[in-house]
Amino acid sequence: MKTEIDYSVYLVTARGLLPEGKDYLESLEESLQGGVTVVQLREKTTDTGEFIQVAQSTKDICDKYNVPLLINDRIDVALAIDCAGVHVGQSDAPLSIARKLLGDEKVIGVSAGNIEQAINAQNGGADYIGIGAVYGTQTKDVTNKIMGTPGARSILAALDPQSPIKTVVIGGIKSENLLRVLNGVHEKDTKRYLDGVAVVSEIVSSKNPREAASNLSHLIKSFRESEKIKYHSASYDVDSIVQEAWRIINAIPEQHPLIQQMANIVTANDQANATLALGASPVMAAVVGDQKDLNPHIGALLINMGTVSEEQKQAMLVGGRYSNLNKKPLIFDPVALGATSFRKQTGQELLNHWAPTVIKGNAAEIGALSGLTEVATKGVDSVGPGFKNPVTVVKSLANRERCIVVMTGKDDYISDGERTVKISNGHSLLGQITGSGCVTGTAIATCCAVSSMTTEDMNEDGKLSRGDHFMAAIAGVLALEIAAEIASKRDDVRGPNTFRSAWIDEMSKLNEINLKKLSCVTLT
Ligand SMILES: Cc1ncc(COP(=O)(O)OP(=O)(O)O)c(N)n1
Ligand SMILES: Cc1ncsc1CCOP(=O)(O)O
Repeated sequence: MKTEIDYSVYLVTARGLLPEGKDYLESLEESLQGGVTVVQLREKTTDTGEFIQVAQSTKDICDKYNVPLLINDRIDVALAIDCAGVHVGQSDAPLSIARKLLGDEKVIGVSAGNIEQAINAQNGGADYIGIGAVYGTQTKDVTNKIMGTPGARSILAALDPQSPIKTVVIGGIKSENLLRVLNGVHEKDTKRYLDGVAVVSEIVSSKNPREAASNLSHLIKSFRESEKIKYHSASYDVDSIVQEAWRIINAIPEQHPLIQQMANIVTANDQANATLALGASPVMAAVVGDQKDLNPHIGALLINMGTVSEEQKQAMLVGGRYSNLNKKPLIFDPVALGATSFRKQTGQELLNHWAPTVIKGNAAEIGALSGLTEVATKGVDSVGPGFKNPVTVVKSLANRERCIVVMTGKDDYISDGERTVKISNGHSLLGQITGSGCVTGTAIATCCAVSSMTTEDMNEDGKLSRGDHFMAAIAGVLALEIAAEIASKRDDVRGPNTFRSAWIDEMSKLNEINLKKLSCVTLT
């Protein structure tokens, strides 16, 4: 019978990477105690005789813990010790030959660096594919083959949902980026989920392989748990949504979160003042050196690409990574993403490095991120009436990026991939001042911070950040648009500039009665 394999925590060995003084078999046994679920023996320069000896002693320990062993590349060694199977790469024995030699009862894994290789492995009867390299690694020279989580996700999406083939990712995976990997790679549309992650150095190079394996195992289990309960505790009707939005807005002054903003030079001042008006505290820190020290203290980070420079991009990469690491909500405003190829590349690079909690943009920006050309961009503005089917657009981007998507416009659409609402608040004067969209990003970041700080959701381990950020995004949009409606009616507002000041004033005076009376939310 073919061995059933749990691929969750897949250890690929490397005797050359053991810390000084650490014995190979001792390290292996500790990692099995920590929760490794499958082992691959990978020996690149060992002679056949020694290889068989090491394989046999590796198998003896794996058997003790009932964990299957696979052999990298060497079908003869796998046959010699009668282990569970092999892993072959693209330049090793072809899958058809490996199958002929090993028979149907052995497990065969194949490396896949692109969609074609993955589909060939699937159609050729591989049991699993090792997708990578996801990130850069010191363990092997993979410089030409780094695909990021979007590359791995596109491979998952291309597989036949009915195929029994299993999938793991490999390359640069550590406990500190594991949630980002799981979030970034899972392909909800195709109902195909990663079966596990394969690591070398995270476990092998650790002085405490038991703990390293146990950290990975714990994170994978809690991610899967949080997936199951994702949708959702809060009641889902318009009254409950507005009530929750008010709870979040009302809690801002009490929580007084620090909102870090990598803003643009045009609207930074309004963004900082809006943060204060809402009851939070702004910090506009956009250099690399600030990120590590600042990140543990912030409530949320807003990254706005409005006037992005090479230098600011580096800070965005680093700040976003720390936010994922420290589970801080990360709000991404891809300003004018479709306007130039530099911006498109920058946006893609940022999304390859970290996972946003919320993406907020106008129709042209959301369209450019989604690879759609239906709505054109003119500088930072969206041209025309928007998408024919905006709900589908926001929903599919939310599913693809596994985050909340806010598409602003005359009507705003907010989706978490399952739930989508339309908000029809705001005022035409918002279109006559610069930066109203950027300030909306500020309000969303502020509300996400509060949602994170006040959530009762205890299952935090498997999430990139705690809290219901769908509700927080709705709260942020409602706060700003209702403040704008109230401001527009004031006697002292005589045009865009007086409106701008009145708008910020009204953000500081929002109350429950107005929010409930004026909010115009529709479930779609
Ligand atoms: C699980 C898993 N995935 C991919 C690889 C890479 O295998 P390969 O392409 O054969 O490269 P080498 O390991 O031989 O350098 C793997 N080993 N395991
Ligand atoms: C064998 C292999 N194949 C692609 S990346 C890689 C090495 C992964 O090592 P690490 O987990 O230390 O980054």
